[in-house]
Amino acid sequence: MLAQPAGTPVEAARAARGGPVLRVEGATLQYKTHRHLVTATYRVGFDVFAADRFILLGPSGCGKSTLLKAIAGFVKPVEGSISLHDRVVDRPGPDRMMVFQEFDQLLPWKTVRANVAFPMVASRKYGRREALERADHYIGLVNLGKFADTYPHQLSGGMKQRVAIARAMAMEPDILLMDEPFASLDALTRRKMQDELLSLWHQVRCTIVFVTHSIEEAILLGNRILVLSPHPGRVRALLETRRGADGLVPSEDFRALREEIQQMLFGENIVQEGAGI
Ligand SMILES: Nc1ncnc2c1ncn2[C@@H]1O[C@H](COP(=O)(O)OP(=O)(O)OP(=O)(O)O)[C@@H](O)[C@H]1O
Repeated sequence: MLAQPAGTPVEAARAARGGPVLRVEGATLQYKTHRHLVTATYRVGFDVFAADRFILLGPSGCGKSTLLKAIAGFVKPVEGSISLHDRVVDRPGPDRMMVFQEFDQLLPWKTVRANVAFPMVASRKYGRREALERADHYIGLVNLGKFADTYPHQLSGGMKQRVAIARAMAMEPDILLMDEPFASLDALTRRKMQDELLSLWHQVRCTIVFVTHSIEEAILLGNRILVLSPHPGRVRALLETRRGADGLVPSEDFRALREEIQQMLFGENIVQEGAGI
């Protein structure tokens, strides 16, 4: 079997090692405008464990970004709850760092080193000297050592995303929230960044929640994939990827899992339109 539903022995073993880092329980998330009430997700629940690369996957508008914003503490559930290490999330905090899709998330007037050090100093998690040392370490991990003294406008899109990732990881947050960080990159750079993220994760073993609407990206990066239904997002399935000794999903398994998820998300359309996969 390629994908394992929640509640498997793997899950049980993980739970036995300790409780979840993040628990989302029956979370309904809404936006109220003066004219409309938009339900982004409906009673969504899942657990994220230490060192998970947990993927939120679903079609556009199913509430993936809203879920991430709620975990970050920017949106409060109208029903259900979100807790980090058993503490209810009710505001943003340095224990949750976010990386966005946009290239303009860096401070343009600061160098790469100063950008990476900034949250460590601003949050008072580290003194200035230690923050700069840590910044250099993480800049090295994302292979930008030679660019520590340059400014964001001197970097390519992929390099800016690497800086944003280094900045978030350097804070050693309980959880790293990534909202389609590679979606604005060209296909080749995106593929390279996915490999780099995996290799970074093997060095750092941080806990990641990663939003994408790309099935391939989800399988490539995630060890667990939460598939959400179209708007409003509900949990359709929680799948686990099985990896070989090289850390990759074998190509046969990859294809089969991709089909399984495609059926889950678009099965009815495929039958109606007679379209191939
Ligand atoms: N600030 C907002 N005010 C009102 N409605 C919003 C707001 N932000 C998002 N929505 C709505 O909430 C729903 C979920 O949006 P969200 O951005 O979370 O989806 P998504 O799955 O991340 O989509 P995409 O993949 O296109 O980014 C959509 O119907 C969207 O229009």
